[in-house]
Parts: sequence; C-alpha cells; structure tokens
Amino acid sequence: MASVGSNGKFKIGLCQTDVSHDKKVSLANAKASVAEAVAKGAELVVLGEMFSCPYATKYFEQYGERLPLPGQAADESSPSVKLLIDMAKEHKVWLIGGSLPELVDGKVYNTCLVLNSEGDIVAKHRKAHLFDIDVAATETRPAMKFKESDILSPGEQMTLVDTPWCRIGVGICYDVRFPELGLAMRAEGAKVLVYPGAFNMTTGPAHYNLLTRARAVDTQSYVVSCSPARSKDPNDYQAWGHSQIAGPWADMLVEAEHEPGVFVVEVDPSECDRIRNQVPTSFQKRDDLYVPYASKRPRTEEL
Ligand SMILES: O=C(O)CCC(=O)C(=O)O
Repeated sequence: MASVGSNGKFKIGLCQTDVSHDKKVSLANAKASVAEAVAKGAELVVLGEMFSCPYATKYFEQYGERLPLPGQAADESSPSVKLLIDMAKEHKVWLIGGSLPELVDGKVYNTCLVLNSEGDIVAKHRKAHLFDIDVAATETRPAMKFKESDILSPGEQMTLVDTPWCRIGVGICYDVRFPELGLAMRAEGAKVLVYPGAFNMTTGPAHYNLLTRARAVDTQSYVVSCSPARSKDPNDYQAWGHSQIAGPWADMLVEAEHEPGVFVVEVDPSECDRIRNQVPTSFQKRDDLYVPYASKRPRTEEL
C-alpha cells in the first residue's frame, strides 16, 4: 500500500519512569521525562504501561480515570489526560501516552491515548489481549500469576494512527505476544509498532527482548516497547524495565536497564521499505496453506 506520512526520519523518545502510589508523583515523573526527551530532540514520545497507577488489579479502579474519545474534549477531573494534553501542546510533540486504567460505564480498560502535537487525542487503544498467566516457579525463575480479566475488559479494536512520518500501530504489553495483531497492523501499512508494556521478573528476562525483535522480524517494522522503571519497594509489582526499540532488520537500537531513564533514537520509515523489498516475505505468503487454520484453537487433547 502507499505509505502514509512523509516516510522521513524522526526521533522517538522512550520515557522509562518511576511509578509511585501517589499519582501526583508519577505524573511529575512523566512530565519531567517528556521534557527531557523533547530536549534531546524527540518528536514522538512514548510512556510505559500504567505510568500513573501501580501495576496491580486492586489499584485499577482506584486510580482509574474517564478518558475522552478521539476528537472529544478531556474531562477536567482526569489529571493524567490533562497532563498528556498539556505536555503535547507545550512541547508541540506527538505522545503515545503509555496506558491508563480507563473507567467507562462500570467497566475498566487498560487504555493508551495517542495525542498529536496540538494536544488533540487522535487515537485510543484498549488492550485487546488481557494478561492472564499462571507460571510456576522453577530453579531459574520465580512464579508469576496475574489475572487482568478479574477487573479489566478487553478492547475490541486494532489501533492505527497516521502521523506526519508514517502510519503507526499501537498495542499494549501482552498484545505483543500475538504476531497476528502485528502482522495485521503491518498489512494496514504500519511501519512503527508501539507497545507500552510492563513485563515482569519472570517473563521479562526470557521474552521481552525476544518478542520485540520477533515482531520486528515478522513485520519488518520498527518495534518500540516502553516500560516503567522497576519499583524499589519489593511489595510492588516488579517491572522488568528494559524499554527498547528494534529496527526492521530486528536489530536492537536501544535497550535500557531497569532504572528510570530517557532514551531517544532516530528511526527511518523508508528503511522498512528497503528491508521489505530485499526480503519480500509479505509477497511470498502461502495463505492457501495456513489461513484456513488462522482462527483454530489447539485441539483440546493438547491442553
Ligand atoms: O506477556 C508477558 O509476559 C507480560 C505481559 C504484561 O506484563 C502485561 O500485559 O501487562
């Protein structure tokens, strides 16, 4: 498909921020990090999953806010939304606003707002695949159990945003595990896939970098994974951190450690075209072989 946007180079800033139990502190951390990213030249800035809410299902309602629809004015009672709008306007920067617990009609969603450089909300992604896992401890990894579906409802839509540079696809954390979503966004013309996330100390070391690179190699796109920093309080959810960007060749362009930090990387959407032409997998697909199976679940005897 024809490319959307200029296809020109631009700089992406990753903000790996500390999340506090005091929302005002988390928002102040986000504000300082976005300002730092802009000072370092970022034109599009990304925050982590739940950047203003400790990551635990028991907090999602308490910290939840009402989020406007794209094109709608923000409710003044939503401090995280107000901050995102103010930051986008003040710095004239595009923002992929991590995620927030969204309260709507008795439901709670894990939602990412995307704002343009005028502070307009141009897209809203609700996490489509909820993080429900139950991993047993082994000698080499701690146990990890999480059940977002106790509180959260899943989003029902794929999210694509047209920016001045290229089309961008947005997913949230566990969404990155589903290659079909990344491939669908790529089929719709995305050249950058952004996943605010908050992996953990069990799956993070094993899979975070691998998944970022895997989606990059599947889709021949830039893949941006942005996490909060690890909490110093052992009673909190321990985020893996390691915010990172892989290029369309699946090369790691930046990878943080677990401390707070701001990382700015230049990306070039036209590089996706070069890689896609050199290794033209999207034109070599054998849909006749596997599309009939695309919606099948594993046979029950294998579960
Ligand atoms: O997929 C994983 O292992 C982690 C996912 C996660 O932390 C999340 O979806 O919030």
